[in-house]
Amino acid sequence: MGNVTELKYTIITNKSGTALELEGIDMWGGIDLFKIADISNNRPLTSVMYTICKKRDMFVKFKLSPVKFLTYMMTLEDHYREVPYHNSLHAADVVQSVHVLLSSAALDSVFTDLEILSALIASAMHDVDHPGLSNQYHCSNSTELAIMYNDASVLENHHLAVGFKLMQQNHCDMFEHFTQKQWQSLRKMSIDMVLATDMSKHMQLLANLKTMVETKKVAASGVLMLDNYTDRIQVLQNMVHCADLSNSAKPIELYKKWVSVIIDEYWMQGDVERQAGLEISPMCDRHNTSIERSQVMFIDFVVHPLLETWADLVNPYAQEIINELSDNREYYASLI
Ligand SMILES: COc1ccccc1COc1cc(C2=NN(C3CCCCCC3)C(=O)C2(C)C)ccc1OC
Repeated sequence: MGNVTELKYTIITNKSGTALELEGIDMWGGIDLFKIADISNNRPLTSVMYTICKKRDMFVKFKLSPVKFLTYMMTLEDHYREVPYHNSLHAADVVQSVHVLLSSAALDSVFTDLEILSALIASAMHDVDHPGLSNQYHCSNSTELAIMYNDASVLENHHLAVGFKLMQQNHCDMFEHFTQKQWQSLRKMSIDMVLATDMSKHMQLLANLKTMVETKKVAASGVLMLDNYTDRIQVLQNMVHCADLSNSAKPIELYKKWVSVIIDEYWMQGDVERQAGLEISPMCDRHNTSIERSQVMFIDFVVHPLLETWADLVNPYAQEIINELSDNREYYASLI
């Protein structure tokens, strides 16, 4: 693990204070996380999170010690495992995607700085220590984690426990200046957002979002009006969920890289299940999965319904995302 000063130098490589590769960080699909990993000594999550929090002036707004922030982020990043998909590259991608979704004009000045920081922290920790085996695997085999969390959002509870436990480590208490109220609020919102990344909650989350679109109140300026915690957290939960499922709405060359690594991870899980004589999970059998078909089905039944509803909520500020998704769907459909 490199030291903090070395990392800060790695990130800040020109007068504007942003590494050239991170110049597109404010744009959807604007950065290539795989390249960021290469230039940051495999610190994509720390690099992206530092750059975004710096841009959003979080260090000044919340009196965050940059050294403690970087120490926590590097410790958190070290606790992501080297699995093909659910590693710190994916976490960095979700952080950056949330950063762009938060910047939608329809959400201008809607969320407080604490809500924004909570969404970024939740995104950074949302898959930490993911073992590369799904909730279904853990529950079907009553693993230690499944027993620990009673088969309920097993991985998501674990990610949160690890993410917050690490904040108690030496020199990682970056929220030392928070009031008790600020800390409790950030913790509750982060917990609510990470628990909502459990795919078993997808249909309920989407239903809530659809209801919100049908009943949404918009100010004369065009920004969304969210006047209670339930509505505010639902939008934040769906934002992180959209970012978590956004691979297929990114530029095709990036998307193809994400497909390659998710397939590696799921097929590895299928190999583990086959080896153990267990029933192989859906889409995890390398001898019986069409990559192209799995992508088209996932887009048609999961990703498009969600992103289309999100686009309705922030209309017209997510049309580019929908267009990219449709183009990518046609790419894989043409290969079937
Ligand atoms: C069911 O789709 C697939 C199966 C196996 C290989 C690929 C796919 C489609 O492509 C992706 C899928 C996911 C995910 N799928 N799921 C689960 C999987 C279990 C079944 C039903 C619930 C959804 C996830 O939790 C995540 C978000 C990690 C993430 C990126 C993908 O592509 C870049």
